[in-house]
Amino acid sequence: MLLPGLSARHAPLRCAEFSGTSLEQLRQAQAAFVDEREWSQFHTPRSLALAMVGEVGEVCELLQWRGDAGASPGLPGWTDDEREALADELSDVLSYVVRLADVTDIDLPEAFLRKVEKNRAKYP
Ligand SMILES: Nc1ccn([C@H]2C[C@H](O)[C@@H](COP(=O)(O)OP(=O)(O)OP(=O)(O)O)O2)c(=O)n1
Repeated sequence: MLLPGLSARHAPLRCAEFSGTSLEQLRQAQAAFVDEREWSQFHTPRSLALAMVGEVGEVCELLQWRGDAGASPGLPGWTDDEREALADELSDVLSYVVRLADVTDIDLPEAFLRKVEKNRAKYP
């Protein structure tokens, strides 16, 4: 399910900052996608964690062997298709992170900000 106002080709390939879409909107979109297919029976925490790691591997696959020069910040020299492929895989990782938080009743945005504060205390 696409969020209102978004078409499949609408997502910007480049951005100075993220759009204002919230993690709650992503949680709802992913939950609707899963419910429509009756897939929640498969979405156990363990299976979601394994799926998440698989998608992390797909992100790494797009970056491996390029060397730092072939994948420097901003990804200069990458084609739109290559950028889209990376965006797809990062989105798959995020979808499983969000879903894992959902099925384990973790308020992810709240937890994230709390963790940033812990990081600040640990690395003053
Ligand atoms: N049981 C499943 C299977 C898929 N998805 C969703 C979450 C991800 O966003 C996306 C992952 O789909 P694929 O497993 O088809 O992975 P890819 O899109 O990476 O395809 P491929 O591995 O063929 O490149 O679909 C899901 O929620 N639950």
